[in-house]
Parts: sequence; structure tokens; C-alpha cells
Amino acid sequence: MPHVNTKFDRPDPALVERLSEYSSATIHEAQGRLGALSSTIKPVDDAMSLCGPAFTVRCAPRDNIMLQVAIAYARPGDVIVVSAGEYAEAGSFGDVLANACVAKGLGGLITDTGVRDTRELRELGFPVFSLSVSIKGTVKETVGPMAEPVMIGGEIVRPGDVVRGDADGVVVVRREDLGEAVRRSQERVDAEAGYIAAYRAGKSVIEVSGLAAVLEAKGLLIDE
Ligand SMILES: O=C([O-])CC(=O)C(=O)O
Ligand SMILES: [Mg+2]
Repeated sequence: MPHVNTKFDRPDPALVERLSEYSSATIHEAQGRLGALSSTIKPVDDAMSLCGPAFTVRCAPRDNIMLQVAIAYARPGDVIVVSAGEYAEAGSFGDVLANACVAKGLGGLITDTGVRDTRELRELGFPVFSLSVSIKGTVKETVGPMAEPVMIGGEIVRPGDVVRGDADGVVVVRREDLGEAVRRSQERVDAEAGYIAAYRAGKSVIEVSGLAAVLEAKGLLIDE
């Protein structure tokens, strides 16, 4: 009989809360341009946002049995991260399962397959990020691993890593890097606030971004 894991270490909830204050793009940049999932994985609605420990699960394409098992064993605040073979032609999750997630206080769902019932998902406000929207139903047949590292959107996500999603996309932060990601994200927000203040004060992009030296080194001459 295959054995399925449900246990893993979760990150400090206070740090997860702090990370949620930063956008996915900011965190990705702050990590040295790492951790971004493929841009094909997007929220069902721009207003949807999530940040929480990944509860990972692998499903066969067009089969959602392990996703349902994951919902049963995930803890409040967890984000279900489903790797299902980048298969767009399946609606593996919808408003019925979303209500199960909401009742358990889960933090959201990210999947590299499709979802359906999007109008109801928007009304429910449960954050769902997917590769596609598809009405095609799934079977419940193939068992597989849970709470193990999975590949999604070109990145490895491990159980207990933190996933942050917003209108722009999803980024993963390694559990052990969480404190550093928060610190560097705040540094970046501070730096960007400085750039914006300089632009509003009428400074040039070339000056603020320090481009003069780069352009000169590349031999670019600009006629004014
Ligand atoms: O029933 C399913 O397998 C997926 C779905 O549409 C729902 O959760 O509402
Ligand atoms: Mg449905």
C-alpha cells in the first residue's frame, strides 16, 4: 500500500504575515530574481491574494482525488499547491471544493491545471491561482504523493515553503530564507519609494537609475 505523508515543518506565522505585506514582484526581486512561478499561473480574479505555507500535492492530469485528500489534511492557513502535469484541459477545482477549503480556514490554492465555477469562486473570495479555466470534469482514481516537493510553474515547491500570490503572479520563498526575504523586500520597497519621490521631484530616469555610466560604457550616444 502506498504511504502518504501529511507532516512537515511550517514557517513562523509572524514572518508569513510580514511577507504578505510585499508584492510577488517585490519578493522575487528581493530574492535576487528567484522563485517566480511561470507567468501562465494567474489568479481567477485580480483582487485575489494569498500568502501561506505550501501544502503540496501531486495529481495525475484530469484526476483530482489527491487534491481532495490534501484539502482533508491541510491545516488552517495552508495554501494547497497542486502539481498536475501542466494540463490545461481539466476543471479540477471549483466552488464545491472551495467551500470545503473555506470551512477549514485554508489560505488558497495554486495549481498548474484548470479550475471552473469561476463566478462562484470570485463571489466566495477564496484565492485560486490556476493555469486555465476549463469546464471539463476530473476522475478520482490515481493516488500519489502529498507533502513532498513538487514541480509547478517551472519551480520546485517544498512543503512548508511560503507561496505568495497576487494579481501579478506567484513567487515561492524557501522556508529557511523567509526572514531574509522579508528584510530584503522592505529594503526594496524603501528604495523604490525613493525613486518615486525623485521622479515626482522632476529627476530624470537616467539619473535616478544611475544609467549614465552604463550607457557610456556601451558607447551609446544620444542626440538631444
Ligand atoms: O467537483 C469537482 O471535482 C470540481 C468542481 O467543479 C467543484 O469543486 O465545484
Ligand atoms: Mg463545480
